[in-house]
Amino acid sequence: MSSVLDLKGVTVRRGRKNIVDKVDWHVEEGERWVVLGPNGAGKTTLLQILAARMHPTSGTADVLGERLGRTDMFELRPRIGFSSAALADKIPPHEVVRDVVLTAAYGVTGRWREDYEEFDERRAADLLAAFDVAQLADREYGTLSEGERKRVQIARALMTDPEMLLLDEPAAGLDLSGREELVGALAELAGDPASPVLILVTHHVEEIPPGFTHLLLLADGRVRAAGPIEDVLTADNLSEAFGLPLLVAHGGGRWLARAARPAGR
Ligand SMILES: Nc1ncnc2c1ncn2[C@@H]1O[C@H](COP(=O)(O)OP(=O)(O)OP(=O)(O)O)[C@@H](O)[C@H]1O
Repeated sequence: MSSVLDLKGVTVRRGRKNIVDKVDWHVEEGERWVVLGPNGAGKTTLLQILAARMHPTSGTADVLGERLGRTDMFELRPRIGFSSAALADKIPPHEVVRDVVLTAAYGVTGRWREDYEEFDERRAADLLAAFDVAQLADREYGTLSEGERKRVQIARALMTDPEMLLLDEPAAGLDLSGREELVGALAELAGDPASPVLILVTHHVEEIPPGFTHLLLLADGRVRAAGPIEDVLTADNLSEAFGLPLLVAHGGGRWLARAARPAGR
């Protein structure tokens, strides 16, 4: 197995604060990671480094075998699928859903040429089907529900057949059925050996899909624990990271967390 990510002492300094602080992290092919931590832990900043959109202030980051700072970021980016709220905001609301996915093959939003390869057309259709949104292919993106949009965004992120897929809070803003549909789609993706390495950022253990294998727990820019999910996702680790006593339960491939004592007691 070859290394997909190798971070050593990765630090991002903003002002007088290390918002990512000496992060060591190693990811191998085939692994499915969750990055979990409270608000402001540094998750989104860390993901910007993995997505080859930011350099560390210090430390070394090898992404897909390329050392950031010594490689052309523009050549590296197409090998990385990335879905985030900030990228989703750039999708034109009048874009037809099929084109939202298809245009990712050319690294653009907004259809700008008429002659797409048949191969690309087929891949876009397959991805829409895989995320159960094939029936929406002719609709304008802006008319979709939030849950449908999230699934289209992930299909778009997979369009270039990336070696690594980064998902920044994909379930944020979804209602219960939207969340559960998304968790189901991500569980299928996690279970498919042909899928790229998956890295999913979340605040909520309830959003971790079955099939995710590893967890990096981040708080205040620092790694509190990292490794196989069953070893790391303990009440002690979670309580320390979130700064309150928590109970953790696990069943049916899913996780639950709640305060050990009701509020106010
Ligand atoms: N450019 C910047 N300058 C100064 N501080 C920054 C900058 N970018 C982020 N921060 C701060 O760094 C910390 C980590 O931010 P980041 O968005 O990475 O955290 P997060 O774990 O993704 O948070 P959330 O879960 O709330 O989205 C926050 O306190 C944020 O205010």
